[in-house]
Amino acid sequence: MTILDIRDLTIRTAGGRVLVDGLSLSLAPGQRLGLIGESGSGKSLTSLAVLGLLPEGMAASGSVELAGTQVVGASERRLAKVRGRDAAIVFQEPLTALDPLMRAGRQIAEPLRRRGLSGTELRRAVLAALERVLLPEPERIARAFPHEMSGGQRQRVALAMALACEPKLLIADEPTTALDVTVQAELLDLLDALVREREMAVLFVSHDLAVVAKVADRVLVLKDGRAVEEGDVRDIVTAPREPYTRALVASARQLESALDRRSGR
Ligand SMILES: Nc1ncnc2c1ncn2[C@@H]1O[C@H](COP(=O)(O)OP(=O)(O)OP(=O)(O)O)[C@@H](O)[C@H]1O
Repeated sequence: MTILDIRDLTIRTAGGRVLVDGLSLSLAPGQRLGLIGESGSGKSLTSLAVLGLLPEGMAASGSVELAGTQVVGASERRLAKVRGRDAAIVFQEPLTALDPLMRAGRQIAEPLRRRGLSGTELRRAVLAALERVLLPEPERIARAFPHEMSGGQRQRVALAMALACEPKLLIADEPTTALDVTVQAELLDLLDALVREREMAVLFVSHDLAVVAKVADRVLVLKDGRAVEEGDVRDIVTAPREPYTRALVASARQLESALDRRSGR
């Protein structure tokens, strides 16, 4: 069974410039795929295309099948059914997903309400969602506005929102890049535990191989909108075949050894 099956996905601007070129990938329940590549390689556009969220004027062709629904060319009505239930997304900047003028609790309640929860049941489900992402004082956080929380807390709230409807696929687009290193490590551990518990499939987008290696089992390397290499995360890290992947691995190693040297001082 596959949750996500992308065949020959091509994304073009209105002017005809090809930004993602003939990409294919698939994900089964519980599988975690890291999508890696430098800035501008097409990672974010690919993840947005999975939910039919491409920016105005951009067109996708090929096939994106999400839990049996063809996303390419689907109507907004159809896409609304798929979003949240079949796949949910967490962005690099939690404020992209959070409404600055709405308390956290109400934002988490929104997708749950659409699923038919109300009253006490809804309130309980909101607090449970906040507890699940290990936020201390869930009642206080539920009443807080986004600006009253730290970056790490905001990202946990965004994660709680994404997981509220128990999606089959979680798309995480650089979810920890904006956080400091300690908070980043905590969030990656949390993500790991939550998706493991639910056998959720994960598409993890990052430019950082070290981060991807913590979360993903497989890696697909994108360069200029094309897949240049795909494989088991260990194989890619220990024996990259393509020159571009070798360069990514080498720069990750350089960073690691530089940090080791610093901590050894
Ligand atoms: N709204 C847009 N209009 C025009 N071009 C865009 C738009 N969004 C992205 N692009 C272009 O599409 C290409 C791929 O962008 P994308 O955001 O998918 O890259 P990325 O690999 O996710 O990079 P980053 O890590 O910087 O987010 C880039 O050349 C980018 O300039």
